[in-house]
Amino acid sequence: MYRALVTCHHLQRYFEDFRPFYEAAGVEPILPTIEGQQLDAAAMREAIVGVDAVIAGDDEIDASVLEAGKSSQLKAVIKWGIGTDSIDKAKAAELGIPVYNTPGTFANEVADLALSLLLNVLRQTHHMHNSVREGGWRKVPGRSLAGMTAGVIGLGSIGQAIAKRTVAFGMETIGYDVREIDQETLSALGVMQVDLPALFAQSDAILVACELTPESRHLLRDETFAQMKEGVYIVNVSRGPLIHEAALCRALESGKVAGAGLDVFEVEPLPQTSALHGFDTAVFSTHNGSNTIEAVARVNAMTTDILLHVLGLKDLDFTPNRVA
Ligand SMILES: NC(=O)c1ccc[n+]([C@@H]2O[C@H](COP(=O)([O-])OP(=O)(O)OC[C@H]3O[C@@H](n4cnc5c(N)ncnc54)[C@H](O)[C@@H]3O)[C@@H](O)[C@H]2O)c1
Ligand SMILES: O=C(O)[C@H](O)COP(=O)(O)O
Repeated sequence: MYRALVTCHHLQRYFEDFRPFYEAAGVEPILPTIEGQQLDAAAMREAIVGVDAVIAGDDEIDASVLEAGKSSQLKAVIKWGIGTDSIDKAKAAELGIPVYNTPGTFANEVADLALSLLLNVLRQTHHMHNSVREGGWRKVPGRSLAGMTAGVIGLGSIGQAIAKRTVAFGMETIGYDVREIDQETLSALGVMQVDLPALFAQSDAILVACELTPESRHLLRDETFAQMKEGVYIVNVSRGPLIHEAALCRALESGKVAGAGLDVFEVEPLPQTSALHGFDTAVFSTHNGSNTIEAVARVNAMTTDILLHVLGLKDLDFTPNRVA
């Protein structure tokens, strides 16, 4: 009998739909209680002992967790989703523990949320909503998207899905990525790839969609906000630490940044003490880009399939993406 640890909150929520597949394959699921939707390294170190594989969310899988898994019976880590910044991939490779993720599986959904945040920030719909709820009828002046320049940072699957949408909304769209995107892809999207200083100088709205790495940490900070247009709008659907939040607060305070739509934060859940709460031109969501019924069902099935495959219990008609 194999044992599978499921810490991903999406799969936990719908686990009863999947339990028969685990039972039929002879896999005992372990479902620890998730507080705050992710486990820290100490909780992971404890949970990982005696399991053959894990389907993880954004839980902290550092070297100590992988060591604990390796000295027990851990055979694979499967990340439900895309970003693997919370997994020590170098350590996993050193220990010979394969790490898989599910790239591209919900790029459209995350891009939808990015545009929803941008539209909410530009039209300040939260203020109108609150006003109606309070019996008022407040008319809030907004800004027009069409004619603005959108700058997309990170032209991977989410960045490209965002660019499709900003182009469709009539925004001139430019993008930056550390890798060169082929001309055919850029032409099909209607996007010009530029360097970072050009993106900062030209964009009316900057949408952050790149991977979090040591190099991209605090990509938006005092020094780079200074290079942006006065009154720029910022949207982040990637990872909180890409933006230095204290610097963003300074830029919101000075008016350099006219509004921000944030799905992700340096600390999640966003603490009540965060200075970000002081800005009513900021709109927040709850690290929730992938959370549609359709996307969650799709990725729950896919990660379960990968799990059964790595345990040698199921053939797949696709090649799982291995990142370490
Ligand atoms: N908010 C959410 O719910 C949610 C959901 C899924 C993914 N994400 C985050 O979004 C990120 C992007 O997802 P994706 O599917 O587009 O991944 P992807 O791997 O397809 O694309 C990431 C892109 O970032 C680029 N990149 C890496 N370092 C960079 C840098 N320093 N500057 C500019 N570009 C850089 C890569 O070259 C790549 O093109 C993930 O890494 C994850 O952290 C968030
Ligand atoms: O990198 C990812 O895929 C997302 O951050 C997943 O986030 P979620 O588990 O909250 O959907």
